[in-house]
Amino acid sequence: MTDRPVIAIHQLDHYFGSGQLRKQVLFDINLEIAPGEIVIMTGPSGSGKTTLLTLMGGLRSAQSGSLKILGKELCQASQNDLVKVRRNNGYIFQAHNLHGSLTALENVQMGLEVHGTFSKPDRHRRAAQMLTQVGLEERIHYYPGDLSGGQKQRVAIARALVSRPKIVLADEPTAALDKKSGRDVVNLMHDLAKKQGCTILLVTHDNRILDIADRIIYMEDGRLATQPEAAAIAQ
Ligand SMILES: Nc1ncnc2c1ncn2[C@@H]1O[C@H](COP(=O)(O)OP(=O)(O)OP(=O)(O)O)[C@@H](O)[C@H]1O
Repeated sequence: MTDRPVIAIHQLDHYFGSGQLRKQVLFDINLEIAPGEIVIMTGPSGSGKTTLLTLMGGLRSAQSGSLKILGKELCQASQNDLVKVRRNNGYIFQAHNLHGSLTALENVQMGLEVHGTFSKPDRHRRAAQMLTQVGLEERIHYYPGDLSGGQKQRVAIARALVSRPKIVLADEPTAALDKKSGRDVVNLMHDLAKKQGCTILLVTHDNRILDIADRIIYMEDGRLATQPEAAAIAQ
């Protein structure tokens, strides 16, 4: 493994809208994240956290500055390149993004289908193994509607990690969970990520989970605070 950052952002600005309605929401973002690092991004509502996360995930186009994911420049990248980046990352959002008409096993298999490189039996085996790792071996054939919030989020974690992505982006993964389920879910993410050597960037308002981070960064009014300021805020 090299120490080259998996995420390298320099002088990134971002705007929404055009003409008179054009509004800058990110200002001069500079951030490097090393392989295997777990970084939590926190900050007030509307400060730009989700915008930055979606830019890193290739879910929207970066406009100005430099944003490199695994060495690939996403600023001004083609739609094709953005699609490739999306496939290579794992995503965990609030609990409700599972397909309700698919079982837990089928939902997790979808995390492999986009890659197109695994045979059907292989997808089945890997998805079942991953669900076992998140403690759901008894419930692989359950539909999301028959699972608790914490169990659904564990399915989402299994789906994000089953393809062993180098980067996992998580937006408020504990928002819909009670204290114990939220803690279980982040511990699980932490342990699996460390085992797989993957990098996690997690956006949260949940102060109870800050301790799983190797580093905490703080966003306010579209700007990232430096590390000492962020550490003071988190205490
Ligand atoms: N698609 C969009 N079009 C126009 N403005 C947007 C869009 N998405 C977000 N914004 C604006 O950009 C700013 C940053 O929003 P963003 O969702 O990134 O903040 P956030 O820190 O993630 O907030 P929260 O913690 O509430 O999710 C806000 O002022 C928001 O209103």
